[in-house]
Formats: sequence, structure tokens, C-alpha cells
Amino acid sequence: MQDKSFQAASGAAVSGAPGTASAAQPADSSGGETIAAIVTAPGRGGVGIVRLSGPRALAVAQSLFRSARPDFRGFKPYRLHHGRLHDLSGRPLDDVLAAFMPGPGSYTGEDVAEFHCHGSPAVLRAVLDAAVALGARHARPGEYTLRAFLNGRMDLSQAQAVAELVAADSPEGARLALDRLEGLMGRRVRALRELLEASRVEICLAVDFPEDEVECLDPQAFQARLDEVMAGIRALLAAHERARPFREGASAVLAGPVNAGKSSLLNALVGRERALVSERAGTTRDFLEEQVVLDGLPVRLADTAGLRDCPDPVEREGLARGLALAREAALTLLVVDGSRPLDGEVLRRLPGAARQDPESGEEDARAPGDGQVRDLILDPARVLAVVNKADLPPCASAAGDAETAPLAASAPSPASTRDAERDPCARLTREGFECVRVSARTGQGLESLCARLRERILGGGEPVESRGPAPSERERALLSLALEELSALTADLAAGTPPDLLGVRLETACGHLSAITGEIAPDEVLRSVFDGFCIGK
Ligand SMILES: Nc1nc2c(c(=O)[nH]1)N(C=O)[C@@H](CNc1ccc(C(=O)N[C@@H](CCC(=O)O)C(=O)O)cc1)CN2
Ligand SMILES: Nc1nc2c(ncn2[C@@H]2O[C@H](COP(=O)(O)OP(=O)(O)OP(=O)(O)O)[C@@H](O)[C@H]2O)c(=O)[nH]1
Ligand SMILES: [Mg+2]
Repeated sequence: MQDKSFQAASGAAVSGAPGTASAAQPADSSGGETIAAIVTAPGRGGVGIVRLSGPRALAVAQSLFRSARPDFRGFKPYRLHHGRLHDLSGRPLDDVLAAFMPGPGSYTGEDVAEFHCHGSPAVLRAVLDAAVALGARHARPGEYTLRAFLNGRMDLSQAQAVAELVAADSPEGARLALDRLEGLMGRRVRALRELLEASRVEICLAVDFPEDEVECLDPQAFQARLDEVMAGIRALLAAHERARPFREGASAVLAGPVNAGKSSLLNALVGRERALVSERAGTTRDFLEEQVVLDGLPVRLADTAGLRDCPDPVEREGLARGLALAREAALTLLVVDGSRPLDGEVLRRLPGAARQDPESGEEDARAPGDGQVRDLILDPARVLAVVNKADLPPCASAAGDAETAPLAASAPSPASTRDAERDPCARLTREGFECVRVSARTGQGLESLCARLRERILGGGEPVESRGPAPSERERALLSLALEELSALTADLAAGTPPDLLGVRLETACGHLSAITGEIAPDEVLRSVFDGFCIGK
């Protein structure tokens, strides 16, 4: 036997990998219990995994597993062994690969065993039942990662990053979570806290030896260190804001006149026939939302009822809902038909329209008479104009447009200024709107539309992938609290507040930072973090 293996005779809870256990590791997080779960997604799959963690993991694996090899002499850590699982009565359950990962070096810090089965829900259920019959119990959501946390394998920020990684629906969202999983966040926050701890020591000295106060507490150096910590916290808060759209997904709304091709565009961006499309104006009557990843950015995209003046109360209500969505969204995609002059419904919503219309009074004049709908005023800052149907001849080309010149030549040539006025793209550009020409039918221009949409929602700025971890919502709240405390401390210092009171503020700020990594984590905090997990994580 060339290396250590775990034979049936060796009993449960044999731990290998000496030297990796941290001194701070709690004696036992399992309370003696071994947990088991199907850790792959519900439903059928090529392979499905049942995982066990706890003191009886090895014993359970040894009773269920029979190697296919006659020379099998027990599990070798981190090796896949081929064989069969049998239940207690000896009935074969599946042909599998099995692995054993001894604590404390494993994911959970405990002994872990895995069965890589055929991905049938029936097989997986039977394997899980067999493990439970041998004394394991069903794992609660997030319990593997909770054990990893309690065993000092990761801090709270990393544990939360695991849940976020599993939930990520874009490559960038996953990257952000992976950065935190590596422990970047914890390291950054601990470094900031250490600076504050050094200040606390100074304060304690000043309190204990007041006669030496001048020597111990140099307000300038003290403030300089506070400034450094506050700058560090602000940088983390800024990273949170930049990452927010990737975490939560941004929202964009397709709005515009009837028949402009909003639903066609939704379908083209989603990649399937999600919304009904027809040549009849007023096809979409209620809004409809779909989650898509556009140019790496997760976006909740809503298709809405077309803008038109309509007496039908149902259609009016649909329109009102669409407009309400547009007011909330990060960006409105104003879809217009590029083969026709700009629709009156768009014209009267342009920012300058109220001034041009002598009959209408103030903003309220554009809300319909019954007062139930507050209408939308198209604001170039929150709108990206999408000039659709680029596959059709443009309604009128702007003067000097080379692409459409032959067409203009064959048509009776109207004055070029009138041309420019009739072209929706020219008109909207003149009104200050950014325009993208696309064809929902041919797909032309969709790539640049997605790129512009991403840029507009993220607000240009620094790329999210610029180094540095992005705090989660929970971490953002704690960082803000710490920052508030330090700002108050700055004011106290300037006002000549006695050192013992300054010390209290410092302690509070340190407490907030500790809560991020979980060094101080009351049960309800742990519960709120791990409750969001799925079973098997
Ligand atoms: N099959 C399987 N895949 C998985 C996991 C798992 O538990 N099982 N993971 C979990 O959800 C993630 C991987 N995370 C893991 C992190 C650490 C260790 C671990 O045992 N680390 C030891 C020894 C490493 C080695 O010998 O190479 C260590 O870091 O000391 C295992 C998985 C994703 N993929
Ligand atoms: N040639 C051409 N026709 C298009 C394009 N996009 C949409 N259409 C056509 O325009 C008509 C209206 O399309 P829809 O997607 O239903 O338009 P809508 O804006 O959702 O209309 P409402 O729901 O009624 O407001 C349909 O006949 C589509 O086939 C395009 O890019 N090129
Ligand atoms: Mg529609």
C-alpha cells in the first residue's frame, strides 16, 4: 500500500492531511451529525451527485460502495473510485464514481464522501435514502457551507459569495462572486479594521495615562489614519454601486408607438418567439417581462403596449402600466419605425413639446384627462432611441446619406431639409437622443444596440472588472454604518471630545467591520445569510 487509504476496518472519522487544520478551528460543528443531500440541480441530468459530510461519511460510503476492482483496498483521498452502490439489503442502486475527502482539509472541514451517480431523480433519491438509513440526516439549505464557515474554512463574506456564485446569471456576476470567494473582501476589511485597532490602542493609552495624552494621541496622525480607513470604505462602497447591475440585473423597457416593432425586438433579443407579433397596431395590450443577458449584463426587459390615443379602457390601462414601468426602469428603449416619419405620439412627448404647444399648459397637461395616468416625458438622459426596420428603405434620407443616395435619386427629390425632418433618426438626434439603427427582422444592428445599452446602464465609468472585491448588499450596509461612525468620530475629534468617548465610536466601527467577515455573527445573522442557499450547498 503506497499511500494512505481508508479501509472498512479503519473505522469512521479518520483524518488525513496533517498541518492544514487551523488552530482556531472549533472542535466540532456537526454536533455529531452526518448530513446528506442531492447536491446537483433537481431533475434529470447526465450525472447527479449525492454528498455526505460529517463523522459518519466514510462509514456510510464504505457500507454502500463496492469497488469494481478486485485490488481495491479502501478509499484514497481525492481519488475517484469506480464501483457500485448497494442498499442495505444488497440490492444494486447504481454504477458510480465515489470519492472521499477527509477533514479538516475538505470543503466543509469535515469528512466528506461523494457519489457521482447517473443523473436520474429516482436513482439519486434511492441513494440518499440508503445514506439516511445508515444514520445520515437530510442537509438543510446552505448547511455544507455553514459547516465550512463554522469550521473556519471560509469567512462569512466567502460563504455568502458561494450563494451568489450559484445564483449568478451572467459571467461577470460570477466573476464578482468568485473574487469574494477567494477571500479578497475579508482581507481588505480586516486590513481596514487593523488600522482602526491601532487607533484604539492609542486611545486606550490616552485614557489610562491622561497626563501623557499629548504624547499618546496625536490628533493629526489619528485623523490621517481615520481618513485612510474612510477612503478605503468609500472605495468599497463605490465598487458595490458599480457591481449592482450585475447582481440585481438592470431593467430596461421597450416603449414606442404601436407597430414600431417592440415585440419583434424583444423576441430578437431573447432569441425566441416570446411575444406575439402582428401587422395589426395594438397587438401588445399588457406588458411582458423577460430576463436576458445582453452583452454580459443581466437585464429584465419589458415589452409594453404601443403608444397611441385609444378609447378602449383595457388598452389605456395596459399603456399606463407600460409607462409606469418605463419611469422605474434604468433605461427606456424608445422603439420607432425608421421607414416612416416620427409618430405624433412620440412628437408630443419630446421634452420641447410643451413649449411648442400653446394650448397645453404645464407638465400636467400631458396627463390624460381622467387623471389616472401620469404620462411619460421622453428624457434623452434616460432614453436610447432604437430606429427599427432598417431593412426597409428609409422614409426619407438625410441629405448626403451615401447608403441611400441611389434611392433618393430615383425618387422625386424633395427638399433635403424636409428629408432630414422626416427621417426619425435625424429628428431624434436633433432633439438630443442617442439613436441606434436596427432591424428586428434581420438582426442588423442588434450587437451595437446591446453594447450601447450596456454602456448607458453602467454609465461608462470604470469597468466592473477593475480589481477589487465588490461588497454584497449586507456588506454595503455594514460598511455604511462603519463610515457613519467614523464621520461622527471625525467631528468629535475636531470638537475636542474626550478620548474615552472617541474610543466607544471606534469600537462600534470595528464591530461593523467584524460583522462582515463574521468574527462577530449572532445566530440571526447566520440564519439570514444561509437561509438564502439552496439544498446541497
Ligand atoms: N464534486 C464536487 N465539485 C465541487 C464541489 C464539491 O464539493 N464537490 N465544491 C463545493 O461546493 C466546489 C469546489 N470547492 C471545493 C473547495 C475545497 C475542496 C477541498 O477539499 N480542498 C482541500 C483539498 C484540495 C486538494 O487536495 O486538491 C484543501 O483546499 O485543502 C473541495 C471542493 C465546486 N465543485
Ligand atoms: N421589415 C420589418 N418589419 C418589422 C421589423 N420589426 C417588426 N416588423 C413588423 O412590424 C409589425 C409590428 O411588429 P410588432 O413587433 O408587433 O410591433 P409592436 O411595436 O410590438 O406593436 P404593438 O404591440 O401593436 O404596439 C409586424 O408586422 C412585424 O413583422 C423589422 O425590423 N423590419
Ligand atoms: Mg407588441
